[in-house]
Parts: sequence; structure tokens; C-alpha cells
Amino acid sequence: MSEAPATLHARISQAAREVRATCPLAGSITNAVTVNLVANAQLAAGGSAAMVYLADEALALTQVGGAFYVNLGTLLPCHAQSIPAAARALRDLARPLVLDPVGIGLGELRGQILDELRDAPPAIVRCNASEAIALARQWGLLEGDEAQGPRGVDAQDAVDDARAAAQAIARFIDGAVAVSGETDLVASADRVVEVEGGSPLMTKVTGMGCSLGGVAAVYAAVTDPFTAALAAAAHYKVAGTRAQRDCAGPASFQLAFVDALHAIGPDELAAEAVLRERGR
Ligand SMILES: Nc1ncnc2c1ncn2[C@@H]1O[C@H](COP(=O)(O)OP(=O)(O)O)[C@@H](O)[C@H]1O
Ligand SMILES: Cc1ncsc1CCOP(=O)(O)O
Ligand SMILES: [Mg+2]
Repeated sequence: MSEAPATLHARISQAAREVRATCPLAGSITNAVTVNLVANAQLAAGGSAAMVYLADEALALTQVGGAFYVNLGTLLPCHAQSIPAAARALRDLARPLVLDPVGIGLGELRGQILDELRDAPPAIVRCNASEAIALARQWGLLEGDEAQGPRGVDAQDAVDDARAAAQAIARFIDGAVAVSGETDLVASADRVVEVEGGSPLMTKVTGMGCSLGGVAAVYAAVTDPFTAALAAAAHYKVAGTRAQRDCAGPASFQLAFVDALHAIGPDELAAEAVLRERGR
């Protein structure tokens, strides 16, 4: 990992160049609904993908990958072991974990696993606004009623309303939080940046958020958590803006989107990324 350049755009293009040059592996435990899109997006962005369910396979992947992605979307009994085991192994290896707490609040197992991840925390949390607020409450970082959490997997809150939650989580994990929506917000302990672009059609394709987490893990293998979260968010926004021009609806949007992720080079990504610094 080379030293990060000063400007945000330069950091993004350097991260994209490193991904393209090294094809980093980011292993995943992710949900059954969107696993194929996660892997395809990771490959299109320039990385390498491998998905597992079982604890011993997850542990093996944490050893060989540059980063690891955990998404809580469709939990199975084996995840009660495999996810905390992977998180602890990554903590001990000082290798980045990216977490998508999708479906937080549904049932008991998600809550149990998230309690365990409090002690082996991710470097990046990638989520929508409602998930950020619910996670901050669950980890005791924000006042509020835990029972008033998300309904299902889609956001009911505005990204702006999740800003305090995102910053609280970023400080707690000493990493980055990427909250997605019409405008994305990427927070570190001391910085908040908004990322503009994308398409409303991104809400009509399942797995856009999940696959963004997988791509953030690819970037996290080559750069610091904040730059990785920002590069992935910008890559998605630029690809979404482009894909909208070439599609007839959600199905052809998904195809055009993966093509765009692949086609966008590091310089184009930096040139087309629309970023707004909102505080340090
Ligand atoms: N209304 C929108 N306009 C533009 N981009 C959007 C919009 N809603 C979501 N996106 C983009 O879609 C991707 C997934 O975000 P989101 O739908 O919020 O995640 P999730 O599927 O986890 O709820 C992100 O890249 C985000 O920026
Ligand atoms: C529909 C659904 N149900 C459980 S996980 C999942 C996928 C959610 O994907 P995303 O959060 O990326 O839209
Ligand atoms: Mg989601």
C-alpha cells in the first residue's frame, strides 16, 4: 500500500489504479439473494471474488485475501460461527473487514452477531441510512429506541438524518462508514464527504448496496478505509450515472451498470466523481 496523495480525487484514482494493477482478492460471506451480483461487481471493478459459508473456509480466506466482506442479509445457523470467527481472525491479522448490516433488527441472530462484531469491529461499515442509525443504537453510540429500527432491507430514513450515526460509528471503529442513498455520505472519525450521482434505478435492482460493500472490500485491500469507502461509493455513482443513459429499465440497467464498472478507468473515475466535503 503506497502513501495516499493529498486530494480526494487523487486518492480515488490511485486506489483504482492499484486495484487494476493487483486484482486483490476480497473473500465474502454474503446473502443468497445477491451473491452473484456481488461477485460480478467485484470482478468488474478489478478485484477477485470468493464466497463461502462455513467457518473453516472463511478462516482460510481471511489468510489469503487482502480484505473480507460480511453481509448479514440471509443468515443461516452456520453464520453464528463463521462471521464472528472471520471477524476475530481479521482483527488479529490487522486485515480490513467490511460489514453490511443489512436487515438489522430482523430476528435475534443478526443482533447477536452484531454484538460480537462490536469486539472485533469492521474497518468499514457500508449501509443505508436506516441501518446506520440502527447499528449506532445497537452499539450504544446513539440515543434512541432500538425497536424503531429498519423495516426489511430498504431505507426509511434520509441519508442526512444518519450523519450523526455514521460519524459515531466511524469514531468507534476508527474506520469509515459509507451511507448510501440519493446522495451518499462517507464519514471517517474526522471527515465527512458527500458523493453525488447514480440513478433512481439503483433502488429497483436488488443487490446494489450489497455489491457496493463487496467492491468497498476490494478497495480496502489496497488502501485505507476512508479512501476505500470513498472510491467504491464514487465508482458506483459514476457507473450508475452512465448506465442510466444506456438502459430501458431495471434489468438492462443492471447489465449496463456492471459493464460501466468495468469500463471506467482510474482517470475517468476521478474526473467524473462528484464529491463535496461537508466537514472535518
Ligand atoms: N435515488 C437514488 N439516486 C441515485 N443513486 C442512488 C439512489 N438510491 C440509491 N442509490 C445508489 O444505489 C447504491 C445502493 O444504495 P442503496 O439503495 O441506498 O443501498 P441498499 O440497497 O443497501 O439500501 C448506492 O451506490 C447509492 O448511491
Ligand atoms: C432482498 C433481500 N433480502 C434479504 S438480503 C436482500 C438483498 C438486499 O440487497 P440490497 O440491500 O443491496 O438492496
Ligand atoms: Mg442493503
